[in-house]
Amino acid sequence: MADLILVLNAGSSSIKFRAFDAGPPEPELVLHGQVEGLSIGGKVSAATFSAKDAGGALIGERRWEPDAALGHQEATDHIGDFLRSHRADHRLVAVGHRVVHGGVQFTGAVRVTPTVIAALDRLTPLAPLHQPHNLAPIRTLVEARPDLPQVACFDTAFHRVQPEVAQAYALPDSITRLGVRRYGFHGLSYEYIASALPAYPELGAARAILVAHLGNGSSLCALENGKSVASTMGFTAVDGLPMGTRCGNLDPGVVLFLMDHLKMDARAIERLIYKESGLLGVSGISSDMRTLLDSDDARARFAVDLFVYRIGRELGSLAAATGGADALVFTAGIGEHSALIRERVCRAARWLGVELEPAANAAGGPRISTARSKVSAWVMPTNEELMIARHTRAVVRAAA
Ligand SMILES: Nc1ncnc2c1ncn2[C@@H]1O[C@H](COP(=O)(O)OP(=O)(O)O)[C@@H](O)[C@H]1O
Ligand SMILES: CC(=O)OP(=O)(O)O
Ligand SMILES: [Mg+2]
Repeated sequence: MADLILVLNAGSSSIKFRAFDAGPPEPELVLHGQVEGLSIGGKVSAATFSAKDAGGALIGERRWEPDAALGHQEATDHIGDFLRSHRADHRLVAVGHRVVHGGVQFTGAVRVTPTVIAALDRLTPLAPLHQPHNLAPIRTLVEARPDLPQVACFDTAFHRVQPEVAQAYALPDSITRLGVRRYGFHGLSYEYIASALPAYPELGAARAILVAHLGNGSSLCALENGKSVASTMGFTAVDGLPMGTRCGNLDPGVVLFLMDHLKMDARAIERLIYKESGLLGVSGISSDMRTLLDSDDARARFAVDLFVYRIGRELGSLAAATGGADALVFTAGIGEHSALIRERVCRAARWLGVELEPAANAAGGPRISTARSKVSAWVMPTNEELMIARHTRAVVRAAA
């Protein structure tokens, strides 16, 4: 009977799950799946569930009608039902969770306790699209299986080694000491990419690598010798690039304007900047990049133009932080699957020395730049779940 680690990764528009055999030196995939297209508010797309075994054979599938507006709780329940009927002869030994915000307190993965849950709950206002969905299954499992070790793995932890200047806002120290600083997110994804770099011998000599995690949530991270030195997200995951429904960078003066002139309160502004902006807000059509790329509507085109333009500008900012770059890596839903967005971003980064190889890009990489490109460009599938499984196993073993 194999020892199984279950990993839950609740993103803003999806819940991904993977089960790993904890025995081998590297946790080994047993089955995986996801529910995609979850309702974030605004217009909804059809939610879908699929699950596959380690060999890629389909072992579960379901599609909901768009007006079902499937939420995170129903999606988790569906995954739970599916896993109960596919447990086979495995013994569940731990559950690892992606938790988006770890604040100043959590600089590495931790075993979940009631005190940890309470501390993470206090960070909910700093990650309203994620933290409640990360904590809900933790609470459910504490009730149902109090004996089962659960481990929280943080999106913020990987960035905590950034230089102090990269983490600070130019605010009075009394405010900074409250924890108002730049945390950066998607850290489990960047940590996984950093761990995968040795598999690409051509990147052996690379010092500075810019990684573009482009999904429903999008951010960029500058890696120097495999460590995070700068990122586009800040105190919260609403900062930086425009995303599916989040606005990204916004002059704080806009918030004052909304309060003074439109009499919007904190909750109304929260809804606007987290759920009604970004690709959805600008296009008025969808938060889903596939839908926008398929559309002939000028507003859809403009939303995509703005997305690419902002990525181009932020790449410049990160390249300045690292004094130039050796490579550019694309990952996550859009980064891994949209050759067109990669092409447009590479064009915006031509000044940096990126020269795209169109055929390699159309084929999905891994290398998508020409042999003579000064800065090489790559597609690398992220694997936040494997990173979580590694952390979960290490925490459980350390406690044994
Ligand atoms: N073939 C594709 N072309 C363009 N965009 C894609 C493609 N496949 C997935 N995407 C986009 O990826 C995004 C979801 O990314 P993902 O990383 O899975 O999200 P999450 O942030 O919820 O984890 C959506 O905007 C979706 O449209
Ligand atoms: C932090 C974040 O934006 O996560 P996701 O991309 O999964 O929404
Ligand atoms: Mg994600």
